[in-house]
Amino acid sequence: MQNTIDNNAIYNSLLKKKEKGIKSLSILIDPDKTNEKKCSELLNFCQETSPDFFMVGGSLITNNELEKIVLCIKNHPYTAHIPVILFPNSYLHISEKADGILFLSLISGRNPDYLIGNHVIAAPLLRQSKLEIMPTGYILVNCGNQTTVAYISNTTPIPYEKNDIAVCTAMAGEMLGLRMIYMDGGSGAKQAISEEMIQAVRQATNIPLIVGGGIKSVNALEKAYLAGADMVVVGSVIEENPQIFQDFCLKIKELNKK
Ligand SMILES: CC(C)=CCC/C(C)=C/CC/C(C)=C/CC/C(C)=C/COP(=O)(O)OP(=O)(O)O
Ligand SMILES: O=P(O)(O)OC[C@@H](O)CO
Ligand SMILES: [Mg+2]
Repeated sequence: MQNTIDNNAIYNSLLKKKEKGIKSLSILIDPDKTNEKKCSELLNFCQETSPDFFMVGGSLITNNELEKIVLCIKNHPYTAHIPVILFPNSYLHISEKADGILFLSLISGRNPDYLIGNHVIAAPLLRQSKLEIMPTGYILVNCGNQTTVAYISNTTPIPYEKNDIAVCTAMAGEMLGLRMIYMDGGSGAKQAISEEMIQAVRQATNIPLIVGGGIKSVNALEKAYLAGADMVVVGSVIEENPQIFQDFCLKIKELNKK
């Protein structure tokens, strides 16, 4: 069957949550930073409490493990029910075993390959897949260090304090018909995106807002939600300290109860 982009289950669930002010947590697993054994050890933490989504991807994937990691999540008894969303660096990183894909257009940059080029190549493959396609305006923000994603995409992230550039970029993304905005400091960012910038983008747009990069503590996670993020993505800190996984999951449950 051809993908008609009518499969909007994940996106519709995000819209419903947004209406009710319910926040989501997404754990990013980079296939370059793990293996099946490490991944399933991490997933064992999900017995008691789990994130809302898993994202799988990396700026530079140097192995062939992407699909194995997706299957590891899908075949694990504690996580089989959790949607897996691909976070692709290019048209090369597509797996039909996932549930959805962030169809990212890197709108903070001016590199045509990341604005439309990869998309043209991926479109026919995605049309034949059952993946939910989630058109997303991807905005990189300079959070103090050059990140792999900025280097690989050969784009200049928005300066940390230039909230108005972030606002206008997000507004343009929404007007172009993109369905979500993802503001990313980049994996391993020195600091998280400022609350002021998140608030400003939140106020200027109506579509779900994803925030990630440099969220290393429960406190930083809470700040991003309170500033207006609908979904927060956490990656590196969990690679370094898998124990913290549960603290993040518990924090979001607590915030959603309020
Ligand atoms: C639509 C399709 C098929 C592809 C989109 C292609 C685009 C626009 C990609 C955006 C640029 C890019 C390279 C995104 C990758 C972002 C990502 C998965 C980051 C995860 O973190 P890493 O940058 O790998 O962190 P480490 O440096 O810690 O490994
Ligand atoms: O690895 P961290 O810094 O948590 O960032 C997650 C994600 O937003 C990176 O693209
Ligand atoms: Mg990586």
